[in-house]
Amino acid sequence: MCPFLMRSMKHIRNFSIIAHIDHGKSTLADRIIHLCGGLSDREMESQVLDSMDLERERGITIKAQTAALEYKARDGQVYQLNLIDTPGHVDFTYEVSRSLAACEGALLVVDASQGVEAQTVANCYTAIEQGVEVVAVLNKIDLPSAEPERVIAEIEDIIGIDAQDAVRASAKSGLGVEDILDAVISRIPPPKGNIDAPLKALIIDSWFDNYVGVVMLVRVVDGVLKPKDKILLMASQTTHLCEQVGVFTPKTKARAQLSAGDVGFIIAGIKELNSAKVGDTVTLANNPAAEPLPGFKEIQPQVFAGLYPVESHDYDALRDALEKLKLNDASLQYEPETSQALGFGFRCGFLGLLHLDIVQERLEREYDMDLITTAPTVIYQILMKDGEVIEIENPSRLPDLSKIEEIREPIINATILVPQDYVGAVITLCTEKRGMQRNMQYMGRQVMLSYEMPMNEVVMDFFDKLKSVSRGYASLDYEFKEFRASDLVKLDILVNSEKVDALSLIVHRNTSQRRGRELAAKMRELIPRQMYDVAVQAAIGANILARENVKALRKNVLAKCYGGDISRKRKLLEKQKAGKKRMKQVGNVEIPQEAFLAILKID
Ligand SMILES: Nc1nc2c(ncn2[C@@H]2O[C@H](COP(=O)(O)OP(=O)(O)OP(=O)(O)O)[C@@H](O)[C@H]2O)c(=O)[nH]1
Repeated sequence: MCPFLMRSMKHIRNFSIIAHIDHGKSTLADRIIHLCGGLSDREMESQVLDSMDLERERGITIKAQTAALEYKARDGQVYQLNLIDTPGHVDFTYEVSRSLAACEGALLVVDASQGVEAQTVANCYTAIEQGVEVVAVLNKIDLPSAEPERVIAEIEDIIGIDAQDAVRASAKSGLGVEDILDAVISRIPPPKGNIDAPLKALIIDSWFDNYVGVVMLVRVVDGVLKPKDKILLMASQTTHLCEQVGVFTPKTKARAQLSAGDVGFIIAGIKELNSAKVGDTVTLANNPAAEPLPGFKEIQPQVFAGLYPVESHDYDALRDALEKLKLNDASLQYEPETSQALGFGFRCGFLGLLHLDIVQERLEREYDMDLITTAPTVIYQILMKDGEVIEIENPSRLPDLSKIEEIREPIINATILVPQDYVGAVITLCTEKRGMQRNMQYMGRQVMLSYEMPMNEVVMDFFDKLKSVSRGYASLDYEFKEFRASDLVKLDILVNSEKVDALSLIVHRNTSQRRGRELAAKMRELIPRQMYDVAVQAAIGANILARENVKALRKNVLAKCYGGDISRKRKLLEKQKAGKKRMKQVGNVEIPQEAFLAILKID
């Protein structure tokens, strides 16, 4: 065994940063990279780890990335610190567990002015489950509102880990960042692994690069990998020639080899993201490992929506754009779908509402698509009278009721952390959303509520409402529990007596009357007046629940512009044209994008 490599493994630390959204994870990652000289001042853009434009704008981290850094510790020794970035939003919790599988330790960053929130708890539990050493960091200690003592007590009460030696820091000013790195070195163990054993490397992320093809981010567990080695991907059973290995600093830097304990990238001329799946094990073709590493379970989309081009001739362009997005986003699913109302489009599956938003925005921005998006929905399980069980992700596909034995909806376990003052309002909201309380625990200033809730109520607008009834203080984490039978009905919307399939919804019978009435009223507001009267009806089967009229337009838009102010006229016409972009002609009625999402706008 090579003594140099043995020694170097002792000097490696693989760690992630986990936090609730906005507690300062990216800012701290930047600080650490800066301190270790990964980038010069000039190269140091704000938040280098959030590489996508969109991420920077929204300030959230979507794709896990990594940086291999060199750090001279106070003991004078040089360590290699591999920082693996993780996303903080509830939609991407799963990616957190993937990143943690590559680490021996995690920094749990908690905003010292806010305290413990739902994803602090969820991410910390994920880390503990994976056997990762957790080092608590109290961030934003520079803020006058920071209350480190209270937050330490919260970490101990709510999460149940020892936080007396939590590092106090400010990612913004840089205060305490060296203390954090010293804690990484002294408290997180170096990787274990056998450099002489056959190669075993876990793919923790993979993405498609236009120039080099698929890039695999791996954690090498055993053995050594060099360029020109022939690699075998154990799950897909494909072999490839390793062209290049290296690390991100966060710039790409080629290396002569990757060995046990390292986190780095492999490029092997792979063209299909599908053959380099996250969770697969990379080994050597001529000296393969006996068994693959335990992988990850494949992630299933939870939220579905139809995406349709406004102009039907853009269908092919939309398919190409989805194909390209999918190259870098394995969790995005789509399949062609036709709607009587909207024509040809795609049914897409997402991890959650934020994921949907991001995909939609990227399609519009990066691929210049004009889209109509239907209201998000969940998967329903249908038990047919003949005993067959089918799953539908589009309410309009619900089979004939006379053939259905029961409809089952997905139920989630929701954990909400909220300051005491807002508990009442949050409980009222959860009850309204058909939640069943399972637990309620007072923990210092905060209350932890556990609810079982139908997921379709949560995908509607729960998150926004939760934030508004708690003035932004409540935080939410949830996971799928089971499918459960419920008294559900399909609510249809008819426009001029024609059922518009893209507007159908599945709702609980108890709320169906009210929702039908409110939805029809909302549609009346949203559908612009046309040349003739438009009737909007809400119905369950043949039973009409509500009817609203959009009165015919009498005036023309230019009528207001008396006189000859041509620029004003042009402005009005342009405004009208822009408004038109996101309209879909359904029969002889023009329906705007907002009307397809009207269900999200009613109380
Ligand atoms: N005052 C102060 N502000 C900070 C500190 N660290 C981060 N912030 C600010 O807090 C906000 C959120 O920081 P981010 O680093 O983007 O948070 P994050 O946890 O990475 O958020 P996501 O990437 O969305 O998960 C930003 O406006 C930062 O400037 C700090 O130590 N002190």
